[in-house]
Amino acid sequence: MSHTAVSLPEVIAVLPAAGIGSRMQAECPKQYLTIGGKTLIEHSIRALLHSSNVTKVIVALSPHDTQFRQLPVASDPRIQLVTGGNERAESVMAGLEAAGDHGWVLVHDAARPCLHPDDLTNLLAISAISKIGGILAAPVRDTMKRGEPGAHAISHTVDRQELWHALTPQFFPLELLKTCLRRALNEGAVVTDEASAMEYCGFHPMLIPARADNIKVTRPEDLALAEFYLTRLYQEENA
Ligand SMILES: Nc1ccn([C@@H]2O[C@H](COP(=O)(O)OP(=O)(O)OP(=O)(O)O)[C@@H](O)[C@H]2O)c(=O)n1
Ligand SMILES: C[C@](O)(CO)[C@H](O)COP(=O)(O)O
Repeated sequence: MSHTAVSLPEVIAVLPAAGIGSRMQAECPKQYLTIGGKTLIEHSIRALLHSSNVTKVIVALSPHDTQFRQLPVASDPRIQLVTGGNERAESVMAGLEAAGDHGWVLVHDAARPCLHPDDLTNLLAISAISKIGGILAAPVRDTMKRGEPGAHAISHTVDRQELWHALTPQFFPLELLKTCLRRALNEGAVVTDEASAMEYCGFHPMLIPARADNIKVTRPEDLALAEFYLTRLYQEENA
């Protein structure tokens, strides 16, 4: 998407960071693992605040979190803290409830440190053309198989033509997202990302094609990959 002539809005961001990272099997919640001397959460916050359009980041922390307040970024006046919930969607809801009166909100996982500034710019630009919002997403590359329930065998090949990986940030009008997420949570819908809540309420958010290197650090092997991508990103910025 070309955004040369589009003026980007001032926005706030919510950063869900209250998870325990069970799949990472680390000694601490994965957002506090370090790459290049900085925690993943610091890299993720930096990626957002790198854009002058992002004026505030509301960080949802576990009630048991002892680490965030010890980080240098905790004293940045653009950071606001809230207590997250048992599920990611509840943590996001806590952030949205604390957000006050704003037009649009970005929601970005603390565990996605490799967000490229061009992708963020492309996403922010949709506020000029959409009233619903959208998400960064990467087209599925591999041949996709549906397994037989309960068996390690293929049921059939799934058409990958219109299949996408949902990434973050996801970007929506604040009040609309709040309404949809609240309804989805109240009605027990499965909401693994913000777009699911919007879909639950009948909306069709935009898919903004984005870089596949915006990975979510989820399993142990992802950390080395994130280190590689982050190093490349910082080299690009300093070139
Ligand atoms: N109750 C929760 C659960 C998750 N998250 C956040 O949501 C993001 C994406 O979730 P995921 O990768 O699933 O993180 P975890 O829940 O920590 O990981 P796992 O599922 O392996 O335990 C992470 O930044 C995580 O901290 C959150 O704010 N509140
Ligand atoms: C929001 C998300 O990062 C989109 O890919 C993801 O859905 C959250 O984590 P999970 O791995 O689905 O639990």
